[in-house]
Amino acid sequence: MSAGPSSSAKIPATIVTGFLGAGKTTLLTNLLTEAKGKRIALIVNEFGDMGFDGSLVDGCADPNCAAEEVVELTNGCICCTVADDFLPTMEMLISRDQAPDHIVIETSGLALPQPLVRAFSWPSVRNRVTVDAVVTVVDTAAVAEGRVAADEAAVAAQRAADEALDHDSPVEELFADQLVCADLVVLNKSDLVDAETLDRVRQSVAARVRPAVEIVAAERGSLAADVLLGRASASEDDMTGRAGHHEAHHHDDDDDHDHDDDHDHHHHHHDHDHDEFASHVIETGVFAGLDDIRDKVAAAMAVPGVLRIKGAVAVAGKPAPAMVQAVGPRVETWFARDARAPGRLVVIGLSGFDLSRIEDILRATVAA
Ligand SMILES: Nc1nc2c(ncn2[C@@H]2O[C@H](COP(=O)(O)OP(=O)(O)OP(=O)(O)O)[C@@H](O)[C@H]2O)c(=O)[nH]1
Repeated sequence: MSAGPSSSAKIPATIVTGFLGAGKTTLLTNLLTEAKGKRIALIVNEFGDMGFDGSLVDGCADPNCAAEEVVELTNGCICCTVADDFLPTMEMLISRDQAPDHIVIETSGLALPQPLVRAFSWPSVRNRVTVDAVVTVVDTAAVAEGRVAADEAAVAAQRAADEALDHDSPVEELFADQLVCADLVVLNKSDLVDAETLDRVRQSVAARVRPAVEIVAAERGSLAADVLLGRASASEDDMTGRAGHHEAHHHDDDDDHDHDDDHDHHHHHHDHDHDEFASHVIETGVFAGLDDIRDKVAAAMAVPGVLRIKGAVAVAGKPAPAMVQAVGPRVETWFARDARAPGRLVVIGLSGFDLSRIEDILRATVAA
C-alpha cells in the first residue's frame, strides 16, 4: 500500500524487530553505513544495551554512519510505555527544526510490534510520521533447527529480567506475532545454512506471514538501504491481519480499547505476573548518596532469586532523583535530569524470593 499524496510529507519510520541474537544490531549497523546522506534518528530499546549501545553510539563517531542521534527508551517494554516514553520521544524528534529524514526503531523482539505500530495513530504523531515497514529479523539457522533464537536461554533471561514484559505466552507465540506483523522478513544468517535448508525455512516463514509480504535472505544483515527503507507500507493504516496472540489475549476483555486510552494502557491491561517470576514494588525513603544506593541495591541483588532492581529514589540534599538499574552484579545509578516521582524500586525475581529481607535492606534509609 502506498502512502497517499497527503502523507508524502510524513517522516517514514522503520520498526526492526527480532529476538536477541537474530542480527538486528548487525543489520542496523550495516544500514547506517549504507544510508549515508540520510539523516536517520535511531530509537533503541533499553535491552539494545546488550551489545547495541556501545557499538552503535561509537559507530556514530564514524563519518560513514548516518545516525544523527540515538535515543534510548528508558523501559524495555514499548507496549507498556507508549504514552510515557515512546510518544514523547517521537514528539521531540518531529518538533526539531531539522526533523530526521527517517526514523529507525529497534525493539527487543520481546516487546511486540503491534502496540507500537498502533501508537502511530496517536494524534500528535499520525500526521507527521508513518510506519515505513515492520522489518522482522529471523535467525535462519536457529529456525532451521526448530528454535526461535540461537540462544533461547538468553532470550528467556532477557525476558525474565524485565518486569514490564509479558511472561505468559510461550516464546513461539512472540515469534508468530513478530512474523504476522511484518512487512518485510529478513532471513538472516543465511550463510549458516545450505540452499535447501534456506528454502525450507523460507517456505515455513511464508506460511506464517500475511499475503504478499516480502522475504529476503541476508548474510550479516547486509541489504541495500533501499531494500530496507522507503517501503511506504503505512502499516498503521493496515492493521488487518496483523493482530498477534498477545493482543488477542489482552483484548478479550476490552473490546472497546483504542488509542484514546493508551495513556492508561499499562494500568489496566498488562498483568505481567507469572508463576515463575514475581515483581514487587518497594517504597523507599531517602538514601544518603549514590554509594549508599549502590551498596544497598547490591546487597539486595545478592538475595537468592533476585534478577533485577530498577526505579528512582530520593537522595539527601539532592533535588533530582537518582535512577537505579541493577542487573546481575552491575548496579548503575545516575541523577535524572527530569524530576520523576522518586521513592520506588521494583524488584524482579524468581517466585519465592525473600521479599522481607530485601525490604529490610532497601528501606534502611536516612529518613522515611
Ligand atoms: N554467521 C552469521 N553470524 C551473524 C550474522 N548476523 C549476525 N551474526 C552474528 O550473530 C550475533 C548476534 O548478532 P547481533 O547483531 O548482535 O544480533 P541481535 O542480538 O539481534 O542484536 P541486539 O539484540 O540488538 O543485541 C553476533 O555475534 C553477530 O556477529 C549472519 O548473517 N551470519
